[in-house]
Amino acid sequence: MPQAKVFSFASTDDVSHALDKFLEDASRESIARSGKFTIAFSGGSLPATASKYLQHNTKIDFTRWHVFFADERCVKHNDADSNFKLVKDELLDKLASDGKIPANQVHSISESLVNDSEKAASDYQQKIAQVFAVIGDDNSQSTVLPEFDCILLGIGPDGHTCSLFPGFPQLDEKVKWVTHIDNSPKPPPSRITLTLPVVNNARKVAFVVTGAGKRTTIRDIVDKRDLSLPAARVAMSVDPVYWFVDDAAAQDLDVVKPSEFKL
Ligand SMILES: O=C(O)[C@H](O)[C@@H](O)[C@H](O)[C@H](O)COP(=O)(O)O
Repeated sequence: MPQAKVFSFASTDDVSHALDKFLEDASRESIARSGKFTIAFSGGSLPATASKYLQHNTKIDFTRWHVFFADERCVKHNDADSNFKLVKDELLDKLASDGKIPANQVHSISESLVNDSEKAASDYQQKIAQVFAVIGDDNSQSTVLPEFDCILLGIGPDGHTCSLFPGFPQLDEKVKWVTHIDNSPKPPPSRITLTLPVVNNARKVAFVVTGAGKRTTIRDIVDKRDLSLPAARVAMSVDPVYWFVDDAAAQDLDVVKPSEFKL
């Protein structure tokens, strides 16, 4: 199983620049192959870091993009805690008008279900199934896992990713594509999240991590492969897991230097 491929850069700005190139290439390849690009965003600092150059990219056909959320808080879309709001503010609303992603290709949590995280999770799973066209003839859900073209992940200091936290049962979910949590150690407490089988079935996964606060966590994930940490359980069957990090976060790692940056 291919290992991690870590690209470390002097600044967050350089991380954003490299990620823009990575997503441009991934988008072009997916659109050529399938006519669309399916991408899932995490919340936290990731959308701002991912968007800085991406929002100005004129080589990407964003009208072919389908945007999902690797995890989402069970709050209304205009709530400050909403990852949908975060990605909308940081990226979607900043795209040039002729490159806007059609609203029906941005797949957010159903607002009517934010008070029932379990229903919100199964509803979101149906939304994913509709786009990945894995609904069976009898409208049953196929067991074929959706294959996202790209999933962008962050990590918490505790090694969580999406809303999969160390020692929590959601980490061991093997059947559901989307599950729920109501006691998240990271507020707010109620969330939905992609499960590991879906994350690990993606064509590409990229962690985006900056800041010295994550240096020991990244070392424990990438070098020590401490499987008690959810992010360490993200592993691809074909591509390596990509890490786009700044030097502050990667100072304890043996990393690929920018001069060698190529995909
Ligand atoms: O909705 C969320 O809270 C995120 O998806 C979460 O998994 C995030 O990616 C990490 O907590 C890192 O957050 P920072 O990048 O802000 O440290």
